[in-house]
Amino acid sequence: MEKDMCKNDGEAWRVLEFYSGIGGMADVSAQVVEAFDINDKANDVYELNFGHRPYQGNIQNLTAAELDMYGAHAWLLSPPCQPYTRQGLQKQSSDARAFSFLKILELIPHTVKPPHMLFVENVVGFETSDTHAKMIEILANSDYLTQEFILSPLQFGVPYSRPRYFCLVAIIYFVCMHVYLERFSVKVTCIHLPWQAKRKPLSFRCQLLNNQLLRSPSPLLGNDDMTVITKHDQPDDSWDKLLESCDPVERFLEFSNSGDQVNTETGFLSTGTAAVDDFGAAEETVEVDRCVSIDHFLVPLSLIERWGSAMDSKRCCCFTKSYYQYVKGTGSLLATVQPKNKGKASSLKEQHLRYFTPREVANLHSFPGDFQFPHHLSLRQRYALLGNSLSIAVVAPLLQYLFAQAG
Ligand SMILES: C[S@@+](CC[C@H](N)C(=O)[O-])C[C@H]1O[C@@H](n2cnc3c(N)ncnc32)[C@H](O)[C@@H]1O
Repeated sequence: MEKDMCKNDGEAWRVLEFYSGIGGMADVSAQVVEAFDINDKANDVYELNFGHRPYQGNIQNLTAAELDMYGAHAWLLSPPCQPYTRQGLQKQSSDARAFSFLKILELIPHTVKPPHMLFVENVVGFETSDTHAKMIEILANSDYLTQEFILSPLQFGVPYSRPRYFCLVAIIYFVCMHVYLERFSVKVTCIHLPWQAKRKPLSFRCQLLNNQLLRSPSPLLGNDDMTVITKHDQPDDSWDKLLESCDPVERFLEFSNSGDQVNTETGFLSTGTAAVDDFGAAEETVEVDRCVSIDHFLVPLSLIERWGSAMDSKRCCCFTKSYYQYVKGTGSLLATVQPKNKGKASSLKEQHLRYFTPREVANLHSFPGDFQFPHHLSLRQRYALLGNSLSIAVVAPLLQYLFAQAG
């Protein structure tokens, strides 16, 4: 599991990856000492790519003593987002899917070796939830500082609209207790700090941003100038303008031959935002590893006839975990041929709309080229796992910024 490592007094940062999914956060410059996920399909993907099968169980059942055993410096957490999505019931902390996250945070004061750093990812909307309020309260009571961000891959040159909430957390003082414990083989049974332990201050590089929510990546790019940060701290609706400075979408496609020409001006169609409706019953018969032709990803004409009115031209793409399973509101389609007629229904047919392939969605998530799915996973399962995952283009600089605090 060991990757190119950040150094902490000559050692790699030891991290625990909670809600590990397909490992969007595993590709960090640190040593992932354990990953946790309840989903066996996600764990199959993780194992294939990282050579280690995550602990498969409910995070809610972990204890402080078990977490102490890992001696981790950082906890990475991307808990379920359904309690906070606009489409969901917005039950927030009273949604059962939020319980494990709050439970794990509540364990922190009961650990002997609390993490020096935490990293939390969720959907936009989490920042106004009562789960967020509880998280901030728990962290403040345990002497942690936070810096919060809402960032999209569009701000990192990727033509992909996926704004997400991120919270970087650093403990104000950490205690180099592991040295003490290991040297004297002390059994970890009490939560009090031994007075011999050395206290070391931690702080973010740009302390003016402490306890703030930013929409600018400037601090991650080494720019601590508050006037620049404030200038680029833009509201969400101006993010579309960033597309002009993004890489062209062709860079992310695996099928882009001459018969499959992409119209970059109006190349994407959002599948709309209305209520979803099932359409994809035929898919499970397709063997994914035989999907070597683009034809497997073409949108059937019957669907265009039925749902064409719900499709809008978009200049950047997005995907949800229901992509390919439902037609409306689940993600973008690619127009592979320039339309000749202006009439909407006929031009949609002429455009030879197709789905982005799982590899292409992974590319837009900035997953490495050697990332793979096990053969037995269906297309739907691949899209669902990708839809739950993260943009590495956004997460990697955030983690680098976090790890740089205590180096
Ligand atoms: C938003 S996804 C995180 C995806 C991951 N970061 C990635 O890159 O793929 C949430 C993940 O948490 C897992 N999960 C949800 N509740 C859990 C629980 N109580 N215990 C363990 N895993 C859980 C789900 O199976 C899912 O893979």
